[in-house]
Amino acid sequence: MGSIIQHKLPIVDFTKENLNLELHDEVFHAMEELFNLPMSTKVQNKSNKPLFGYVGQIPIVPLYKSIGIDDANTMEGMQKFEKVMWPNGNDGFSEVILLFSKLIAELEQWVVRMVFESYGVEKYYESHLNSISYLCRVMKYRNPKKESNMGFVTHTDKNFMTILHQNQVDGLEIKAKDGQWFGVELCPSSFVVMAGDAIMAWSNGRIHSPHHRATMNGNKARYSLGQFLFMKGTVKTPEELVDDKHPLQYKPFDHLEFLDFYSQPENRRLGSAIRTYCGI
Ligand SMILES: O=C(O)CCC(=O)C(=O)O
Ligand SMILES: [Fe+2]
Repeated sequence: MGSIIQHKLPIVDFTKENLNLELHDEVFHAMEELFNLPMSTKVQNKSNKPLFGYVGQIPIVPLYKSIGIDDANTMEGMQKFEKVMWPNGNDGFSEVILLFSKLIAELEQWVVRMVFESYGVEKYYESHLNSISYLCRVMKYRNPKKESNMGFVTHTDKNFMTILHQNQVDGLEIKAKDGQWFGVELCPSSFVVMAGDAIMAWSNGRIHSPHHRATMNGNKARYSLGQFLFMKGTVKTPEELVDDKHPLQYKPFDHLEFLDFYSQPENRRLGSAIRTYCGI
């Protein structure tokens, strides 16, 4: 009888005292070997559609409600959102989200930089940084009343990288590379770093973008906050990550055009939208 591996997310400690070279190895191991670790000014896209317009198109699940804020890491982004939602202002909300979003952007940048350095492609980091854009999503899951406990259907993230935070109610489940599902248990100071389809393509398939979902199992509402990192422009696998052993798996693609592709109803149920869109 085969043994069942009980999966757990690796935890990487990002407190200041721990920011050293060894952390690179831990981050790299977690991103490549495992899947992820716990640890938006409108984008100038051709259709001029805000990012939340893309990732806000989530299959209707009765337990779930969310709102997306483009560029929540900037004062302008937050002010714009505040004006639409609360014409008389809501400084408290904007201050908290701005603070969260800025901090998370910093954490996301650390992780991405470590990944670039571990692959020896840090020369591309600066241009990567210049084409980043963020969407912050505030989510609420109510507890089910005699209905399915599915909070968020199984999916992979279509962006480059996601960072998630939650209240004290767990519910996120991730499918490991071996196909087993496992629940994520988060302590209050932890965040989940989730690889998206765009980093999977960028890394030539080395970093896996895992399927995940959210289920509601208790009787308390779950609140989560997600920050989604997108690229303005083309995502291209560095030539250093392509060789005889690792032939190119994905053609360069425009990230926002990929999101447009995915937003078409006929493409939403594809096994792997990124493979269909630009896989070789
Ligand atoms: O609420 C969560 O923990 C997960 C949400 C999620 O997967 C998403 O927004 O893409
Ligand atoms: Fe997700």
